[in-house]
Amino acid sequence: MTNITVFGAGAWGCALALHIHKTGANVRLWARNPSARLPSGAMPRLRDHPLPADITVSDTFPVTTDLSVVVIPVQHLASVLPHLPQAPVLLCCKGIEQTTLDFPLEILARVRPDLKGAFLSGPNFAHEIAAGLPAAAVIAATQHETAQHIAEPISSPLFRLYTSTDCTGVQLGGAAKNVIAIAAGATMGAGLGENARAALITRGLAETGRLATALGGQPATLSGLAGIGDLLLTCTSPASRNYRMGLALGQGSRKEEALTTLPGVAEGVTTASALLSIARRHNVHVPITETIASFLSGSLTLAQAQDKLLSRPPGFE
Ligand SMILES: NC(=O)c1ccc[n+]([C@@H]2O[C@H](COP(=O)([O-])OP(=O)(O)OC[C@H]3O[C@@H](n4cnc5c(N)ncnc54)[C@H](O)[C@@H]3O)[C@@H](O)[C@H]2O)c1
Ligand SMILES: O=P(O)(O)OC[C@H](O)CO
Repeated sequence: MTNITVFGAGAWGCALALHIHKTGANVRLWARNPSARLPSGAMPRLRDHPLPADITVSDTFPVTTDLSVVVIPVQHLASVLPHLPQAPVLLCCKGIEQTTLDFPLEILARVRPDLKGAFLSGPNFAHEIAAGLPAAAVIAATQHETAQHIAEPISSPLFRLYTSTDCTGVQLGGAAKNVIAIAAGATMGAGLGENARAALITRGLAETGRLATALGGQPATLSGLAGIGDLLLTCTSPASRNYRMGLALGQGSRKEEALTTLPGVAEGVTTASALLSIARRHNVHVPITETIASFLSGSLTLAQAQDKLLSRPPGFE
């Protein structure tokens, strides 16, 4: 039997542990604080799916495993990686490290160059995966064999795992969709309507495509699960923490206030400024990301953010 350890017992870590357990693997769950996982109020629908008794939950790092599935928010990823055993790693967090502007696979290469890594992304709400509802995602690795090797034991007819070698495009898609979801939520919260949100999602995809090209990724990846797939899900559903964050801001809440009512992490809040820095470094124009980063930092009000986007001259599509 394959031994798989899931590191991180938040919403996504618990859902992945449940799914992987159903594939027949022997699952261990590493939790920073085993008694405090899924704090009250977090993901109520996930609470309907308790972990089976044979999933061991512990705060002790295992010495061996066949696969490490790492589900720690991006800003804390580097602090957990040094403790991983020698085994391939599947990174499942979506964002960019603020201090270094590294994507998850770059963080792994920096902190644990001895470990093979892959990255999981796609339109996946934790509570639906926990409920065993059908879904699909993509696993990206530099070597296709690595992506296939990691996908094989955790893929199932209900969680279809496609593979890719475009690590840049898949990681960028996963990071950028959270920023665009904050913008989409703010658009709806401010009462600007569904036409405006659809335009914003489309132009958000366009700026992410420009950035993907500049970073050496493939724009076609953004037509896939990690691009438009995740944008569609995250920018249209109040089940998304990033969308809900935007919704609250659009309705006039302050950032700190909105953050305290969220059930879990909204990676887009820290990703916005990091994504903007990367875009500036590569001379790529990203008006939506720039506006959201300024809005989140407090240098633009909601009305100014709206004016800034609406006053841009429409160009050739
Ligand atoms: N929830 C989803 O539906 C979903 C789906 C796909 C991807 N993701 C991604 O997965 C990642 C985790 O999201 P989540 O929903 O599980 O978040 P969450 O807020 O529910 O849980 C985060 C977990 O990380 C742990 N953690 C935080 N700081 C830590 C540290 N310094 N050391 C060790 N552990 C720490 C917390 O204790 C908690 O268990 C994010 O990058 C998110 O974008 C989430
Ligand atoms: O709740 P969010 O906004 O972090 O989104 C969760 C997943 O990334 C959706 O694919």
